[in-house]
Amino acid sequence: MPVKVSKICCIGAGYVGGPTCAVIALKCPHITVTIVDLNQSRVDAWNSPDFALPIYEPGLVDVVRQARGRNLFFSTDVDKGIEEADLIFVSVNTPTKKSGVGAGFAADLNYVELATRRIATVANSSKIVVEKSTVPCRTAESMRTILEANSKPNCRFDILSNPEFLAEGTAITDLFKPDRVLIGSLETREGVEACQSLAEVYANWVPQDRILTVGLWSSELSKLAANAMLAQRISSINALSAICEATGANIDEVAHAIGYDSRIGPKFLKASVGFGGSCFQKDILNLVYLSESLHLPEVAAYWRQVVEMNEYQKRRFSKRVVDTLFNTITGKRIAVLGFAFKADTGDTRESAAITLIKDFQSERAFVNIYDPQVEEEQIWNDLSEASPLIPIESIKKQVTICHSAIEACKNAEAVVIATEWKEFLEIDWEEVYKGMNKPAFVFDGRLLVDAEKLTKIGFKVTTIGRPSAVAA
Ligand SMILES: NC(=O)C1=CN([C@@H]2O[C@H](COP(=O)(O)OP(=O)(O)OC[C@H]3O[C@@H](n4cnc5c(N)ncnc54)[C@H](O)[C@@H]3O)[C@@H](O)[C@H]2O)C=CC1
Ligand SMILES: O=C(O)[C@H]1O[C@H](OP(=O)(O)OP(=O)(O)OC[C@H]2O[C@@H](n3ccc(=O)[nH]c3=O)[C@H](O)[C@@H]2O)[C@H](O)[C@@H](O)[C@@H]1O
Repeated sequence: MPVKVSKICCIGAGYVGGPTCAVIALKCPHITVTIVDLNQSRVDAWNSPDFALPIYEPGLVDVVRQARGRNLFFSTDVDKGIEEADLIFVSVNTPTKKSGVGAGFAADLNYVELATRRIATVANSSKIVVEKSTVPCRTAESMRTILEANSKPNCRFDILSNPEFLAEGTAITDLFKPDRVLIGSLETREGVEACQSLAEVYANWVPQDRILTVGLWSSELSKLAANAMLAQRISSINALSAICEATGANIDEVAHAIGYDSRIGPKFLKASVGFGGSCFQKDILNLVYLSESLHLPEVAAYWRQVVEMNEYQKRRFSKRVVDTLFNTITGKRIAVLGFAFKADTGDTRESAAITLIKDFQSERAFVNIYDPQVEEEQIWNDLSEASPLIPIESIKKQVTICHSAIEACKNAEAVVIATEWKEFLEIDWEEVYKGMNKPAFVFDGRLLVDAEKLTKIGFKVTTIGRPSAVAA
């Protein structure tokens, strides 16, 4: 008989564990959900009386407000969380390895392994262990080996894969109405029963036909594949944007035209300054590593190109700024609007803005940065991590963090739109124009602003996927 889940523990209170399990708690008031993390300050923020949560996500505060203290709890007591639960999500970080075998490509599974070992050590009763983190194919097998080698008598562990497909900025709506929930299990009787237990949890709000059950390895690989194919679409449209700039075609019109084909579809065809975020690059590199390990060099090269195109897009954009500003930005002030990797999040991991600013710094420009959500400290951390050889004091001489877009643009030579925040549409551009040095340039890396309107004001506008203002 499948276990009826009444207590869930989630290890990892990050961008995935926090929202995912908060929504489970909201939708399943009969289940007690405890989200545990080793990071005290993160847990404190989840528990903060004024709901100053550690991550910014539209709608999240409402969910936490309704469930916290009722059947949703945040704690640093990892062991207690594990002991009490009948189902445990492992939702820890799986960054790209920085050293050792596979450095720069393979996923660092150390956090997954440590969490798994903790479960094995602490558990005194049987558990369903669910891989929520994105992991390489067959990680569940390693988890099972660790758990079985360390389990106590009468303790059995069933491992499931249940990758998460939410996107930051829309996490809550994605979780409320997922395109699909994917659950992978072994095809043994116990595996299938564990799968039914988890499916029953989701069935509290997700229609049955959206809960897909597949084999463990298919589930793990599907997550990497979905991210790789999404990123591939962006690299494809970005590659086309370079052709548009050289020919006079307009990438928005091209995307619109090809997206009308129902086999292609209109989503994820927005040309940009390059994709960012903690996962696309990491997961593709992971797929590259997997392909190489399986002696499939052509497959590895195919996926690697998606990341290389993304790097090319960022470099190409920086170069276009320099070229347009009469081949030098030394000593010039550039306002960068947006620092997050996309709108509606405060997350900056792998944000294209970091690469652009680093490029501008190396050209010895002054940079003003404004982002409505990213904390000042985060920006300094990211910039200093991006240029480890430059002391932070030197970076601070070149970079200023501003508190509004208008302030950032004051006395600047050029404005670079790096994140598609809606508020940048509502800026008083006439006012911005007045405050800037002339000629005043705008570089729209997000196809956000109305180029015609800005041109009428007097700006020289350069947009991704359109020929340059100077050349036009
Ligand atoms: N960020 C996103 O939008 C998505 C991420 N994913 C995947 O989900 C996983 C988690 O990602 P994020 O939530 O973004 O990471 P994160 O870095 O925001 O959160 C991970 C948390 O796990 C905690 N942790 C690590 N080891 C621990 C341990 N042994 N015991 C207790 N806590 C521990 C860390 O302190 C951290 O707070 C990754 O594998 C990622 O690829 C999947 C879908 C979407
Ligand atoms: O595994 C993950 O972490 C998640 O990765 C992505 O979600 P996320 O990175 O949060 O955000 P996206 O909306 O996918 O955007 C990623 C990057 O691509 C860029 N993008 C997106 C769409 C587009 O048309 N053009 C474009 O440049 C965004 O600006 C952003 O920098 C996937 O969309 C999620 O399904 C997945 O769960």
